[in-house]
Amino acid sequence: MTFGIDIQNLTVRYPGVTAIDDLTLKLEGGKIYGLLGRNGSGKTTLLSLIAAYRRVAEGTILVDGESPFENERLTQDICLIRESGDIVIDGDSVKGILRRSRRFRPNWDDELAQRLLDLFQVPANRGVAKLSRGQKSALGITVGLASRAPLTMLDESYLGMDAPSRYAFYDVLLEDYMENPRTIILSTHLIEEVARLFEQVVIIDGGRLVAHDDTESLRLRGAAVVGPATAVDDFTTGMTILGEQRLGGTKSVTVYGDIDPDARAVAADWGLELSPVALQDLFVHLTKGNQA
Ligand SMILES: Nc1ncnc2c1ncn2[C@@H]1O[C@H](COP(=O)(O)OP(=O)(O)OP(=O)(O)O)[C@@H](O)[C@H]1O
Repeated sequence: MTFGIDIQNLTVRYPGVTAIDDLTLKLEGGKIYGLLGRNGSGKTTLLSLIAAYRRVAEGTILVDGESPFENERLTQDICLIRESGDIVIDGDSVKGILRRSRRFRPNWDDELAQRLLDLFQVPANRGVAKLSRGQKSALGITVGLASRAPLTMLDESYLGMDAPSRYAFYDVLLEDYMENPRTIILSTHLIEEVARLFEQVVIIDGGRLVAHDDTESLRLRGAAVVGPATAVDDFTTGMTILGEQRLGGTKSVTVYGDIDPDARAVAADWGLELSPVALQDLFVHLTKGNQA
């Protein structure tokens, strides 16, 4: 079971700031989405509303065709993990959290939960207050994955984890998603590290939608042009340049914009190599207009 999401004209205002600004976005079920945005762009606000933590005031959010707010059928199947503190009640132990999750989550998988705790070396008998920051994050991830919720959202929830643990998490997530397809939204600032997981990417900035596309199509919106410096300079004249690097007589210039087949043929003629742009470079370009 997977849930699609249909958001229409969503606006969220806090005193002095519009956190989400007339956002319309449709996400098909059964995909892994990357939700990208700069600090304060509205990611957490958006995910909290989808998870029905609060009522929508302007616009609509439908999950699996229904409003999730105070909707018991949906809320048990929507899992949002923010900071690991989210799932913690004072005095909880790791075991207590797992017990509560098992009771509340219809698709809970004990075996996966135990496997993840072992993998991340989270001591099951310890009080949560005594866990390290990384272990708390790993516990959040464990609950997020073992819930097997048809809509699973992880909001920067793996930030405290070290690199080997994060990479182990990415592998388990992918493997478990293949076996148990569901809708997964990952919000992250570690773009390049997680990009291989994303089937589609949603970029928001200042509460507005900037891009929503397949990851590969998005990366093809630009190109890295590599070759002899003078040929690269000639080829990229007049293009929007995102960055450049030079090593001896060879130059690499990252450009934004469609490169049509004729231009690609010219590049090949001139001995230039074209490759897709790093997602992070595109993200920086697409969101820099809102720079403070
Ligand atoms: N409870 C609140 N009261 C007032 N303003 C808020 C509140 N929560 C969020 N905001 C503001 O709304 C905007 C969006 O915040 P949000 O936390 O959704 O951004 P974010 O994209 O998750 O940021 P980050 O990447 O830094 O976690 C910010 O300007 C923030 O200061």
